[in-house]
Amino acid sequence: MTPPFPKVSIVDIPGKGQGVIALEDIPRGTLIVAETPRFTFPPNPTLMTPENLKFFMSFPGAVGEDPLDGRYKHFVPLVGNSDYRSGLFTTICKLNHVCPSPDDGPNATYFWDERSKRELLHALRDIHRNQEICVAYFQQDSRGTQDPAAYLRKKFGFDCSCRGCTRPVAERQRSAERIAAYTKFVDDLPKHYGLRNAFGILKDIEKQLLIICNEGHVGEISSRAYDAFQLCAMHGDADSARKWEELVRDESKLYCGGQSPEVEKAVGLVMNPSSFRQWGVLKKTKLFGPVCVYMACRVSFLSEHLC
Ligand SMILES: C[S@@+](CC[C@H](N)C(=O)[O-])C[C@H]1O[C@@H](n2cnc3c(N)ncnc32)[C@H](O)[C@@H]1O
Repeated sequence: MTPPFPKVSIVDIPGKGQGVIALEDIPRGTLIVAETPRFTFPPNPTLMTPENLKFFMSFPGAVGEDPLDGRYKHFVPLVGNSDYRSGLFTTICKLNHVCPSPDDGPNATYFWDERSKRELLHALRDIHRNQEICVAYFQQDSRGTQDPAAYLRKKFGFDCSCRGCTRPVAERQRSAERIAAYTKFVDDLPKHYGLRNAFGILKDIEKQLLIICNEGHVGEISSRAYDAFQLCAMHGDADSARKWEELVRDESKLYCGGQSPEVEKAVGLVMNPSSFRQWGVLKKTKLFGPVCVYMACRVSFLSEHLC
């Protein structure tokens, strides 16, 4: 049975039109909304009611754009659905965008669940009562190669007013340097296995994870947790490997759903970490499971303690 959904409301948000706020505290991991599309593309005539057309027209259209064509950009792709390419949802399409940054970042994420034929929205962080619920409209990875403001202007036709985009240049530069250092760490990581002290590598993975989460990139947790799992598995530490893989499993559920191949693989490795193909190839060592990483999703403004 589905637990009751937390209460949310669609309200006016200064400078962004409408948006969605939480009417109660919502813990990280909560399923906030599960919605069927109100309107689909290609259009389904049975859904073309006057009420739905009015809802469609409630979305902002850019000056000089065709009033209908311009509004199709607010549709969400229904990845994995063979009947329709995209849909317009009552609550989910009213969510505004936020770029990852130390002051802010998406506190929720959604995906199409083909089994239930619903779009599911999960909390990525603890969300407080009256806080706006925001998502990232595109997957901006930690490599930071894209200029998010320019991309949003071109693809979605609006000037992003999120806290990350409106920071002074020096602050944005500092973030770019941290992200570059993190990216280098990740790229070099496999070279360290077997050469450096495993305990030190694991500590560095946690430290880098905290830094990147503090830059708003909480989507990095599952990849780094998987790195940590591999390290523990290579050193034959089943307990620690299992704890890291539990984190991979739980994070993947938020982004891809409980029935996804990613989650199924993680469930298998949690049950039997020694099924990992490189199990025990390095010297047997007792390592540790995630210690501080849970803080990363909950606590903001960690950077001064870390750098
Ligand atoms: C999917 S709709 C979200 C709901 C919309 N705010 C409304 O009033 O219906 C996307 C539109 O919201 C506005 N928006 C979303 N995120 C924004 C942001 N970070 N800064 C400024 N405007 C934003 C833009 O007009 C964008 O085209």
